[in-house]
Amino acid sequence: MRIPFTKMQGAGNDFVVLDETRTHYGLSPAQYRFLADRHFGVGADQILTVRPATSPDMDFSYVIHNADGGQVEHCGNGARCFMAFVRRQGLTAKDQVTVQTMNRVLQLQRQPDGRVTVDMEAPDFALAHLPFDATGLQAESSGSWQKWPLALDNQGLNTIVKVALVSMGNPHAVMLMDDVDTAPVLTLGPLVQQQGAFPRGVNVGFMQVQDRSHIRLRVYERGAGETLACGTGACAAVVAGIRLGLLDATVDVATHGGTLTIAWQGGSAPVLLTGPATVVFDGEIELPN
Ligand SMILES: N[C@@H](CCC[C@H](N)C(=O)O)C(=O)O
Repeated sequence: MRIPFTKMQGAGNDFVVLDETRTHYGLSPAQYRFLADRHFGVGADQILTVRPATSPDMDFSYVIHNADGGQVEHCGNGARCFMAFVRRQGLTAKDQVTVQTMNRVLQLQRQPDGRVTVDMEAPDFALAHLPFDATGLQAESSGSWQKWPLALDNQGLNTIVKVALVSMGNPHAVMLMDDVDTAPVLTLGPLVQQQGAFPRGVNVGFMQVQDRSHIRLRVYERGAGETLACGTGACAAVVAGIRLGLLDATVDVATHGGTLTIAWQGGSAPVLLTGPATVVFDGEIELPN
């Protein structure tokens, strides 16, 4: 099967975007993995699929697959690219679009400067929703929140890390670092991700607080490894920093791929994510069966 696609990126988090509003390709996990493969396919951290709305109050449905072929709940940088894609393809002329994800309803707003703001809904702190199994673990209170000590078996060495937990519709564990440049993202990231307390895995954020409105962030993503930026990861890190008493309500997040702006007024207020969304190229590719 030969399919058209668009390659996009948002702050360096890159995507293959598929239009299934008219044709449903019915791709298998192996075919999603092929599209994401940087040597044999197109190359991407995630595959985003635009599908028709499933109810009259939505404009579209939004389906996300990680590079490993697994379907996931949410992708913040992807949501901005989704907005830029549906306008560019002529699927809508609206500046504000409502999309249904696996577990959330997102409002996407195009800004006059071309950036996109995503209303990500409120963060969810229920451990069962992450999900996180706290059996046998004792939380430490810090600010208005808790940090969870996790024991990691690191090549026979028992390492303890402290993580703040938040769901943005997908699961995040956030650690504080003095310097993200030297943070052990590639060693600790997979260890935290595979920790038994996270039965469905987790995205692992490494946050350096510069001042009350600026952080630096690296994220080891579930199903994709370290990416140049993670939108939901940026939201989770800022929410964690605010709850820990370290950050103000609007924060610029510097990632290896660019800057994202996150705003959250606390409580049940939605988290707003603003950043770029860029088309790289269009193409067609023959998929293996
Ligand atoms: N890059 C994304 C997050 C994609 C999903 C994530 N890897 C997961 O498995 O939850 C973003 O910008 O939010």
